[in-house]
Amino acid sequence: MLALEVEGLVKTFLVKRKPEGFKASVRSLLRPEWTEKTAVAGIRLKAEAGETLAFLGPNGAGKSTTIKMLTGILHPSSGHARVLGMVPWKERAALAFRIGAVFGQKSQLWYHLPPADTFELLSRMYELGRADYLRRRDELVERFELGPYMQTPVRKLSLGERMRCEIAAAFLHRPELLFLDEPTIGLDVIVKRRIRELIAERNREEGTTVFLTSHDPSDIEQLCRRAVVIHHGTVIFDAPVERLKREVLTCKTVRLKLRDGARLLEKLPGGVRAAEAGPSAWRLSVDTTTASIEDVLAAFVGHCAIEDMTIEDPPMEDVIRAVYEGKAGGRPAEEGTV
Ligand SMILES: Nc1ncnc2c1ncn2[C@@H]1O[C@H](COP(=O)(O)OP(=O)(O)OP(=O)(O)O)[C@@H](O)[C@H]1O
Repeated sequence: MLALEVEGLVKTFLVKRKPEGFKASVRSLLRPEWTEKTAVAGIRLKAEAGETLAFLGPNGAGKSTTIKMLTGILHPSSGHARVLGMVPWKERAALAFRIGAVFGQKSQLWYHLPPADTFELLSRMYELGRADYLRRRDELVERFELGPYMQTPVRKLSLGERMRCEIAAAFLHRPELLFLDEPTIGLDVIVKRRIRELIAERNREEGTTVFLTSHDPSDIEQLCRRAVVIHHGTVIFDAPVERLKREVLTCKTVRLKLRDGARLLEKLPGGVRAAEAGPSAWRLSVDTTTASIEDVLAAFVGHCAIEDMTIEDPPMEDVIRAVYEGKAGGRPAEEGTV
């Protein structure tokens, strides 16, 4: 069954042109000039129920605008979309009962209320039966470990605590499809991992379709099976995440802080390049197709004492640039998607 079916979706905005110079600015106050800005330029996409899909693109590529159209918040300028068989901008209220949305930059919880109260309100909005609601709430509180926070006003929760509550709240009415727009933004590594695990668990156990945008390659690697990359409002890559990993996410940055570190390593393992090499800190670029993180550690351990180490993925912008430059051979948009 298809959860999503999108064909030729376009969204243009009218934007006021800002002229230069004082006189021109005053004139534009009286007679503003408008230009058309294309945010989404004909997206074509299909997703099966139960898929975990990463929807990627550089800043301004049109991801959020697409999500807003698919959740019925925005009307498209042209094109078609069906979400769970419904046209989102025409059947927004009915669709709201069957989808969930989490926006990392915007809280869905009432800021001054404790999550327990928001959960209550949501249960009424989604018209959940009392016994069913209580069972579901308790299950989510247990799985998301929300017990200690349920009675604390949201404004007093840390970002990580709040995000766990946000995501649990989005699952309250058992949505068939969950849109997640940057759900791990600003969180530390441990909280990010926990959040990914919880979303993956709901996908596994309840078959929830996941549609995720993120600038964090680890979100995609650990949570999604399929990656769709858009650029300038159109799909330029659509393939399993495995392929993205094999062909694009092949470079890791390892930072090492050394305790004594007086001696410099003379020879690095093949596939490892020193981007920075100082007496107390090294930044290494590791090509994971030819070297492993263990190779890096083996080269340093016994040579100098390691005080701290971090491993980073390439920035999403680099991943997308590689896709754009044709390093990865995903299916082009015209050939279909699933
Ligand atoms: N209401 C609006 N009015 C005018 N232009 C808009 C509006 N909303 C979005 N845009 C423009 O449309 C383009 C796509 O924006 P969108 O927010 O969808 O990108 P995005 O891929 O989500 O970016 P980011 O990763 O930075 O969140 C951008 O150039 C943006 O400035």
